[in-house]
Amino acid sequence: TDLTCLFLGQPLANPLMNASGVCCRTTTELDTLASSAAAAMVTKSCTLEPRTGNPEPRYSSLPLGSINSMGLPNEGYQYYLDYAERFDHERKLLFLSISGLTLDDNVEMIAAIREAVNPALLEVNLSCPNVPGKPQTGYDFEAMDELLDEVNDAYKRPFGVKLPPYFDISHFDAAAEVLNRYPRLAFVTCINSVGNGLVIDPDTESVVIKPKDGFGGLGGAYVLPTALANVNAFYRRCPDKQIIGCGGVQSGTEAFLHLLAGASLVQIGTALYEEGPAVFDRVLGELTAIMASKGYTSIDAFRGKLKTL
Ligand SMILES: CC(C)(C)CCc1c(C(=O)O)[nH]c(=O)[nH]c1=O
Repeated sequence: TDLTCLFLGQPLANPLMNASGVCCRTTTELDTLASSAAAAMVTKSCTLEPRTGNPEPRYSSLPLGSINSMGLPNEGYQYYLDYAERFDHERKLLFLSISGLTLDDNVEMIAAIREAVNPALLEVNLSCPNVPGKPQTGYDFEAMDELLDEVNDAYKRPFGVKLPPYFDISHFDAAAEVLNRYPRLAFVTCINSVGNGLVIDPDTESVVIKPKDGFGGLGGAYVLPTALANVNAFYRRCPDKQIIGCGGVQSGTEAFLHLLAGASLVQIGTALYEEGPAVFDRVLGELTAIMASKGYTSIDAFRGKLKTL
């Protein structure tokens, strides 16, 4: 069974990587990913300046998934740029995620990343905050187009975006129309956490995270059907782009489903947080077993071949 995948023309040993935000804030964490079985890895979304993020507890895990309101804790973009400069890009595909607090911050970070010689792939987090009181950039299609126009002008290499989940077909259509205006926007990562869930503990009668009165982004099993829908929606609407699936991957089965829905690579977040980097070995083993049981000798044999009724 062959798990190799082509991403932007580059062969990878397997389709797995971490989800941005998990096990990727410090060089220690990043080196752990670099030594793991994952074929690719992405840094924590970064801002112009370092941030400590929100007060703890800001992450909570549950039987069905996780909730977080980390508040963009990161070491500042230069730290990740330095990591990319030192990185052995032959060994693993490295993505660098940015989430500027303003349009200008994103442009300033991109100008620096463009000058760097590292071939890390740029992923722009569209859940980045917008003007206070307005929806996040990913939910404000005019702001999204304005940001992508600036990125497209400032950055001459292929880049990608991390999208929040959409739920209305008209929003899939509107978002895809914006993305398809940018040919160098080569990949789309779906989904970011399902925003502003509220987990309540029946024993304590309390919320479980401190920031935002307990409101936070959901991950894990809770979000799998939404993640699969977003992967497939953009797979259908953006035939010239590759899709990276993220959301609800806890075993080979969910990785298989993301690939079936059209994903080229598959990210693991909550399960990586809970289990550590061994999760990649386990999921790869499970995916291999599923493919063997179905007689698939390559991922191309089934990627995107989701059946409808
Ligand atoms: C939610 C933001 C803080 C605006 C961006 C960073 C981010 C965070 C975070 O750092 O709280 N958590 C997520 O699940 N997804 C994200 O994109």
